[in-house]
Amino acid sequence: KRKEDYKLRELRIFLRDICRKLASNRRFYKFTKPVDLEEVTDYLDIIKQPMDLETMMTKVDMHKYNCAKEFLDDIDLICANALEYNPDRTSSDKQIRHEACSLRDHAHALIEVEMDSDFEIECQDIAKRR
Ligand SMILES: COC(=O)N1C[C@@H]2C[C@@H]3O[C@]2(Cc2nccnc23)C1
Repeated sequence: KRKEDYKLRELRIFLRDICRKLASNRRFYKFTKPVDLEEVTDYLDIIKQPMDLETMMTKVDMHKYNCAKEFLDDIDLICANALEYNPDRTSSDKQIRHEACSLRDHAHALIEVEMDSDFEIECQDIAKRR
């Protein structure tokens, strides 16, 4: 085990906790599981890269994230997808857009507060090398 492997294990433990907190917030319920493609039959015609919090938790376990920025890129993808698929002036579209923006801002704020900035810089250097 190299020194940087211990750093990445610490990152995984941190990201699982962030993911758990987001997924347990009832405001973000719509983003906890993949959109049901049998119910929403045109989803993949519009959204080319679906993402959700359960998939992100699996990606943590699969060592897919080498720094918090890569994790936040997937959070931003969840948000962008919701804004793109739900663009209308209807109250339901407005509500899911508001929830998506809230998820994005909450995730960034949570990581900002809980993450040591030097640790993220070290992780981003590891990410560049891989
Ligand atoms: C992240 O979630 C979403 O972007 N959506 C869009 C879909 C449209 C609407 O709400 C969603 C699920 C759904 N299922 C059945 C019928 N209509 C809907 C959730």
